[in-house]
Amino acid sequence: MKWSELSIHTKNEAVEAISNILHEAGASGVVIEDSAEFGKPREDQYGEIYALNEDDFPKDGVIVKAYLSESSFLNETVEEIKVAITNLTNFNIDIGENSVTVVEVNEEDWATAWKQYYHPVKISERFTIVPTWEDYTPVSTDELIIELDPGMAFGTGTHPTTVMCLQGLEKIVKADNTVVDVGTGSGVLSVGAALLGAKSVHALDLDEVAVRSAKENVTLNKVDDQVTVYHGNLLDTVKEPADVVVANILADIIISFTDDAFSIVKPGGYYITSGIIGAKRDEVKAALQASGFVIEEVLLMEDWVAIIARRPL
Ligand SMILES: C[S@@+](CC[C@H](N)C(=O)[O-])C[C@H]1O[C@@H](n2cnc3c(N)ncnc32)[C@H](O)[C@@H]1O
Repeated sequence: MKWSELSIHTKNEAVEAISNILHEAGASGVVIEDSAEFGKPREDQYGEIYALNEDDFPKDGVIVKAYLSESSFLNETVEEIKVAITNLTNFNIDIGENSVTVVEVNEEDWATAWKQYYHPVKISERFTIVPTWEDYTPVSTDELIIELDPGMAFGTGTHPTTVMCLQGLEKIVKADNTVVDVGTGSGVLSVGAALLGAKSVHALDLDEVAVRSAKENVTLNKVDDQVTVYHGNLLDTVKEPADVVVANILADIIISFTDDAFSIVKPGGYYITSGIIGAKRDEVKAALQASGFVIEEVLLMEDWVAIIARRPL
């Protein structure tokens, strides 16, 4: 899978706010290169590797780098990030020259450097996402913990589109349900559905890296008996009717297969779609309705939309 490295040249005082913006935009990690850091003595008791070459540091200010999966919502996300950073000036934050560049990188180039920035996060009434390398003690007996190592697949669980899907699943999935997760990425939604009691979950993705990552996360969460992960294009390989179908993919892709989704969802069952930017909401709603779905609820988070639709009985 290809990744895009987003580099923002800014000032020290804007680093925290920009890092937040990048995390909220779904970046798997943020790396900070501060000109003031060059030449400082380093503590390396944990075996960290530091760049020693002056060329690896900006000449002035700070460069904040983030890594975004190219199969996610790259163009929309980069535009949103640029707007959010420019808006920081409304709060009198000096964002410096604010140049933003995007380059394609390979998986190996950034490996797991981002892991130190990814911590347990409660994302709904019941779900908490816990990175595998963190210790976490549940705060209530009702809490459902999704342990996750997304590796290179999309789905740290914290992107607004993922959060809304998990909230939708939490409302809908009943014990003994059959669920299909189209574009499973790290497998986060399938693991969530299984923890809610779904009897059988079909997790599929077009990307082999995602299939591998989802399999690992399914095993990590001990839901192998419920979840089957496989390589597949949209609903082409799914033949069994499902109580719930969930698809967190781009709006245009969702629009392209609403008829297939309708034929897979059982009468009275649900279709949760996400990955929809605000401007595409009505187009997706219209496509769902044209296929026969009834819109039950529209969820909003930042500029993202998720739609919960139902196939009438
Ligand atoms: C935005 S990610 C969602 C990941 C995860 N379900 C989540 O909610 O965090 C979209 C996923 O859809 C996959 N995908 C894109 N086109 C697809 C297709 N035609 N068939 C199956 N999966 C696809 C991508 O590889 C990616 O893993």
